[in-house]
Amino acid sequence: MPHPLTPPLRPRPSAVLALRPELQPWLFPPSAQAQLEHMVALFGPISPAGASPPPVEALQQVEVLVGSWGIPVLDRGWLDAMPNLRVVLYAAGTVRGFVTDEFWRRGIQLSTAATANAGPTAIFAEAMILLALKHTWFYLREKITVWPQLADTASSGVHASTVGIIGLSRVGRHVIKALQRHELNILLYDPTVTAQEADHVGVTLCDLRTLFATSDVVSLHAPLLPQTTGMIGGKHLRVMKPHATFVNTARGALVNEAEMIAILQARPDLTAVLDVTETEPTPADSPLRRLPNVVLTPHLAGARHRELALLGRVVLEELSRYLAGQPLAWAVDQAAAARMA
Ligand SMILES: NC(=O)C1=CN([C@@H]2O[C@H](COP(=O)(O)OP(=O)(O)OC[C@H]3O[C@@H](n4cnc5c(N)ncnc54)[C@H](O)[C@@H]3O)[C@@H](O)[C@H]2O)C=CC1
Ligand SMILES: O=C(O)C(=O)CO
Repeated sequence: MPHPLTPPLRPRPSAVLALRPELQPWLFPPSAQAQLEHMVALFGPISPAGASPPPVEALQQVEVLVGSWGIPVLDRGWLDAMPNLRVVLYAAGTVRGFVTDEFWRRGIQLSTAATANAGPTAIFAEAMILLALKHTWFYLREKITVWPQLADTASSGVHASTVGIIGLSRVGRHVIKALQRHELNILLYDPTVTAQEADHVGVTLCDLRTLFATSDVVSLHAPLLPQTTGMIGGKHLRVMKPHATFVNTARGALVNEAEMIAILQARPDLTAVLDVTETEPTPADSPLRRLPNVVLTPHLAGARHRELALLGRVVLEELSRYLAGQPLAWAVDQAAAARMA
């Protein structure tokens, strides 16, 4: 699909791509690359760590920095090298890994494609949740090919089930919306959300313990912040219903992994579907790799391959706005960035 670009309204600025080289054709497929090159002069890529940066004279001209995974940390050194930098357009999600206090002090604008990245992440989470509600993970691991008389797995099924969502984040909102197409109950834990907001979204706000104790599936969508690190532990997982499933497509460090492993060992009826773990890739000697009731995927929920063009499109649309002197649609300021995943 061609990217919806408007022609530049003023002379093109210099831009630099700070991308892992292998991402470039996916983020900006050939049709989009031609448009991008029409609008900006490309130097780069800067990255990954250790690769040689563009020539100093080129960096001095840079007004627009297009980044994605692999962008360098924008510390004083990089910022001094790009004195004309006015805007960073980030073709990925979380920005906290590369913005610094010095970055904010310089008044540079920042825009992120986190909202576009939430779509693919939520599709994956929804799929994992629905499969869990049908007890698919259990049947797969037991290699059960004859439909059992279901007295033993009475909670199975999507209709009238209860799903607990942790975090009314970008991803969490998408997942809730997708699940609302089905007739099921949705509980929400999010300390930043009022009962009124929850009502508006069509979910029931509750505390974490109630959410774990009453949900058939719990899906984690909170941001990793100092205050959320290790927020899920044994005391939550222990009270899960028989045959319940815990899905984590957010961040491994939100969960106390040692406590989770202990509960999964003690409760073989539970399933954990983990797209993320504390250390990635999940270490070869991690019990998570051996536990039969753990489904591991390699951090693939977010935009990958063809889906990356969704993020590239956001960057190109933002670039058009910037060149036209319009406000960025997906700008984040320092306060918003601190609350982000
Ligand atoms: N597996 C993957 O490939 C991907 C994973 N992610 C992860 O998914 C998660 C959600 O990402 P986004 O939707 O962009 O997050 P976000 O930046 O939208 O999250 C912020 C929101 O989280 C909620 N929140 C804040 N504190 C909370 C708490 N203590 N408990 C529960 N909720 C709280 C608030 O509603 C806040 O507005 C993050 O952990 C992110 O790193 C995101 C994209 C891809
Ligand atoms: O960008 C992110 O936050 C991811 O987890 C990778 O898609």
